[in-house]
Amino acid sequence: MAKRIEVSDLDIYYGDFKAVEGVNVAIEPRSITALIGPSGCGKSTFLRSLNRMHEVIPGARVEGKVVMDGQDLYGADVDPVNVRRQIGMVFQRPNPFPTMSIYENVLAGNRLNSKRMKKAEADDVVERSLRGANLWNEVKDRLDRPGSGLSGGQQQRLCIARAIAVEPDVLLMDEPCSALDPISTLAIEDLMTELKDRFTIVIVTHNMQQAARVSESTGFFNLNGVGQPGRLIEFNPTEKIFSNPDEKATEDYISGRFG
Ligand SMILES: Nc1ncnc2c1ncn2[C@@H]1O[C@H](COP(=O)(O)OP(=O)(O)OP(=O)(O)O)[C@@H](O)[C@H]1O
Repeated sequence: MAKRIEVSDLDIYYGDFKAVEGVNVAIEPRSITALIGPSGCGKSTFLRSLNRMHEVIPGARVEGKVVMDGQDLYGADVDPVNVRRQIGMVFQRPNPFPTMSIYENVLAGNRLNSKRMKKAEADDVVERSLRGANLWNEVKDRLDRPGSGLSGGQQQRLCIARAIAVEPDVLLMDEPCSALDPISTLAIEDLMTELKDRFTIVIVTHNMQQAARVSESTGFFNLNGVGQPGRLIEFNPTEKIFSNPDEKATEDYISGRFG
């Protein structure tokens, strides 16, 4: 079930380095939120802080709050593994487990999370997730073949199938199309539009047309200079960001004057 995420006064650190400062934002369920901005402004760092992936880097930490439907994700009693189950992630480069079959790739998250599944139940999860990722028809006759035998776009859809197989509430996507050709990119964009009925989706993208095509809301991150923390400069409906942004820096960025 899609959930709402509220971020308050979030600062994100790598050791002593403050990479992101003072983010306040509400991310709405059943919609796609795009994060744009120049390289190094903290988009990926912010994205990873939403499901506590940030913490896997030694010395990395956050200050402030991330609350999902009333649950403080950084609360003392919260297990980060459980947060990552609720908030799935798809990365820039498709990363299926190369020697694992397509079938087992889809189930990899479920196998980590839970007790044994009956064969019929596992079959059902695999089919449902591959259908959800618009990949079923292309792979249904070769589920026992390695995931690495698929094209880049198919591999990325396999990774999306793996992410949705555990039924998360939120899907984070970090430049999911940057390694893909335009046809595969459109397939993933169509898929995102279908998935937003069931999940809250947050996507980092360098492709402004993509942000404009798929998202309802867009956040523009920027930084004042090297070594300075990134900040969320503007967060608004996507249409407004691309037609009449509140901030001059947003306008300069989207019109290609910098970044
Ligand atoms: N593992 C890390 N350890 C230390 N600093 C890091 C680490 N990852 C990122 N940073 C720093 O944090 C800042 C934000 O990086 P981040 O990757 O979040 O930016 P980004 O906006 O996603 O960039 P890009 O668009 O190039 O992917 C940068 O100064 C970067 O060098």
